[in-house]
Amino acid sequence: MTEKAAHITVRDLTMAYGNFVLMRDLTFTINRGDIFIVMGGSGCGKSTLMTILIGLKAPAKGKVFYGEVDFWGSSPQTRNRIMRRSGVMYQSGALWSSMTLAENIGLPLETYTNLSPAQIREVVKLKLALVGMAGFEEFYPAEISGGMQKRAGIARAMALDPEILFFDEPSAGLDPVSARRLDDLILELRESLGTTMVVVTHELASIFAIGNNSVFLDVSKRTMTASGNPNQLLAKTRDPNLRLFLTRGEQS
Ligand SMILES: Nc1ncnc2c1ncn2[C@@H]1O[C@H](COP(=O)(O)OP(=O)(O)OP(=O)(O)O)[C@@H](O)[C@H]1O
Repeated sequence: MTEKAAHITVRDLTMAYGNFVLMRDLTFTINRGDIFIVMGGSGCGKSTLMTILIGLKAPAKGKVFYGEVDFWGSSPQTRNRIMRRSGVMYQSGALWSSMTLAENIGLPLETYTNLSPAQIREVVKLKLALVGMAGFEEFYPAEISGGMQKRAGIARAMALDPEILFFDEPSAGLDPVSARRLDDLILELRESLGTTMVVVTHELASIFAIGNNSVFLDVSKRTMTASGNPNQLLAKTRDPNLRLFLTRGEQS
């Protein structure tokens, strides 16, 4: 049997803003190919954890490893190199409103590769097709629906063929059907490309539909109290706070 390979290992991590400690003693592993959910109530520090994992904020204490590499113990150049292999999709899709979808998706390719304009056009076409939006190259973000903007945001996050994709509340603001389609897309991309996905969300339907691994940040305890497959956690946990979160308070 093959062991799962660790993609990101978080060890004894403390996150703080100045003297305000948000969470301490976070230790968990995100394996290659996981759809890993960062779970927890409002204000527990999910987005902050993401900023630490993507290199925007240093931990107060502890380590983050990408494979064997001590991420925050490395030079800024090494961190940049690692981040070049990552894509981030923010809540709004974060597309530039004055640019067409082709220009939005082409931007990281223009910035970070030596591809010719014709090659960039080809990659853009492929990425839009990948998210089910073939033919939408010349549309502006305001001309497409919220769900399509999110898909285009994913296409842009995937422009440089990342090994890992981070999502901050991907289904925020979407109707349930569009949110479900987005979940299906995340699953499809993981299946077809093997990309590791790290998803910050408190959408229960998404958590159970797509997550195979997770961490639960308990705001009242200022630390993680569980990690693992969300469906298994729901079946087994006796922790009242986690149970409350996973059942939206509907079961004791
Ligand atoms: N730049 C900052 N400086 C100081 N405190 C901050 C900063 N950013 C966030 N915080 C505080 O840290 C706490 C955690 O914020 P964070 O956004 O990480 O939580 P979250 O779990 O993602 O919340 P939500 O689910 O509501 O988006 C909050 O109390 C917030 O006010």
